[in-house]
Amino acid sequence: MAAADSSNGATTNASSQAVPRPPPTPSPLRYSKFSQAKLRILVTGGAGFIGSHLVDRLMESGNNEVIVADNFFTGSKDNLRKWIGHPNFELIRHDVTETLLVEVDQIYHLACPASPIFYKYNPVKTIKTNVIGTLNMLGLAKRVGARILLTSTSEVYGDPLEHPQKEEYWGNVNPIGVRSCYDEGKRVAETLMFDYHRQHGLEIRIARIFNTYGPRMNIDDGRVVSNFIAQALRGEELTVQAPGTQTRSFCYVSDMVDGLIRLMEGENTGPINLGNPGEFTMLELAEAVKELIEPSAQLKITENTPDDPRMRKPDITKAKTLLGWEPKVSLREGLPRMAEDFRLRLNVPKK
Ligand SMILES: NC(=O)c1ccc[n+]([C@@H]2O[C@H](COP(=O)([O-])OP(=O)(O)OC[C@H]3O[C@@H](n4cnc5c(N)ncnc54)[C@H](O)[C@@H]3O)[C@@H](O)[C@H]2O)c1
Ligand SMILES: O=c1ccn([C@@H]2O[C@H](COP(=O)(O)OP(=O)(O)O[C@H]3OC[C@@H](O)[C@H](O)[C@H]3O)[C@@H](O)[C@H]2O)c(=O)[nH]1
Repeated sequence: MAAADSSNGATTNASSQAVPRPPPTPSPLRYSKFSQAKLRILVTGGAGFIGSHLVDRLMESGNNEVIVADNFFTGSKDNLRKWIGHPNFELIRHDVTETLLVEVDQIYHLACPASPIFYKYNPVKTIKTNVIGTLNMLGLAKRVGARILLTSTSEVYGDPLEHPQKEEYWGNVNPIGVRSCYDEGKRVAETLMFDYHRQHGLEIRIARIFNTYGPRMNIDDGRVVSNFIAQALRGEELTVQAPGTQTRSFCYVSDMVDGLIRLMEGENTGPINLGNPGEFTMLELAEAVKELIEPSAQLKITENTPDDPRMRKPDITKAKTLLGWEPKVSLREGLPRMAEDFRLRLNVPKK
C-alpha cells in the first residue's frame, strides 16, 4: 500500500477509509516455476512523444513486459518500430474512451493529445479522453490491483497568480475557455485518481509535467520548441506569439522519463511537479534556436491564442526531496540534440 503523502493539502492516506483487496492472480501459470516473473506494464499513449521514450526505458531494463494502447491520434507506430516483434512487447490500437481488458501490474496513463493545436482540434473528444479515458484506466487498475500513474500537467495551474508554482497552489483556470477541455479535463482526471485512492484504496501516482521537449516530437506538433526548430531548419521565420515575454520552463525528455519512473517506483502519491526550473521568455527561446541553427533567421510576431499562460516555472522542491530527482540536461544541451533529430528527419544537410 502506498505510504501517505501528507506534505500537501490533500489527504492521501487511504487506509483509514478503505481496505485494498490484494490483486487477483491473472493466471496460475504466471508464477509457475517455468515462467520468469516480469512486471507487466501498460503504457497508454505509448506511441506518442514522451510515451515512446518511456517505453524505450522500460523495455531496455529487460525486466518488464510492456503493452502499449494508443489510438494513434498524435502518436505513431514509427516511434515504437524498434520494439515491434519483440517477445516482451505488445502494441494495441485502442482508444482509452473504450474499456480495455488486460492483466497488468502497473499503468502509466499518458493517452491524451498534449499540443494545444491538437487538444483544441476536437475539444469534446479531449474531455472524453481525460475523463472517460481516466475512469476506464482506474476501473482497470481496480480490477487487477495495478498501481496507476497519471501524467497531469502544469496547465492545472492555468494562468498562474503564484510564481513559481508549488503543488499546493490550486491554480487560476478558466472553466469555459478554449483550453478548458485540456486543463479542466486534467483537473477532473486528478480528482478521479484521488477519489479512487480514497474510496477504493488504489495505489495512485500523479505527475504534473511542465513543458517537455526532445527528439521524436512531431515535426508539425505545433508546440513552441518543435515549431522554432523546424522553422529555422526550413529557412522560415520563427513565429513568436505576442507579446513574446511570456515564459516557459523546458525539460528534456530523458529527465522527464527518469522522473516518471522514480515517481511510479516510489512511495508518494503526488501530485508532484516534474519540470526544469530554467525559465525563458519565448523571445529568448527564439534567439537561442536562431543562434544554434540559423543566425540570419527572422522573427515574426504573430497573434496569440486566448488564455495563454503568461508565466510558468515549477517549484521542484518536492521532486527533489521525495524522489531524489532533478533535471540534468539544460536547454543549451538539449536543443542541439533535438535539432539534430529534426535535421535528419527533415533531410536538411549539415552546414
Ligand atoms: N510534452 C509536454 O510538454 C507535456 C506537458 C504536460 C503534460 N503532458 C502529458 O503527457 C502525456 C504525453 O504527452 P506527449 O507530449 O507525449 O503528447 P503526444 O501527443 O505526443 O502523445 C499522446 C499520445 O496519446 C495518444 N492518444 C491521444 N488520445 C488517445 C485516446 N483517446 N486513446 C488512446 N490514445 C490516445 C496519441 O495518439 C499519442 O500517442 C499527455 O498526457 C500530456 O497531457 C505532456
Ligand atoms: O509557434 C509558436 C508556438 C507557441 N508559442 C508560444 O509558446 C508558448 C508555449 O506554447 P506551447 O504550445 O509550446 O505549449 P503551452 O505551454 O501553451 O502548453 C503546453 O503546456 C504543457 C502541456 O500540458 C502541453 O504540452 C501543452 O499544453 C506559448 O506562450 C505560445 O504562445 C510561440 O510563441 N510560437
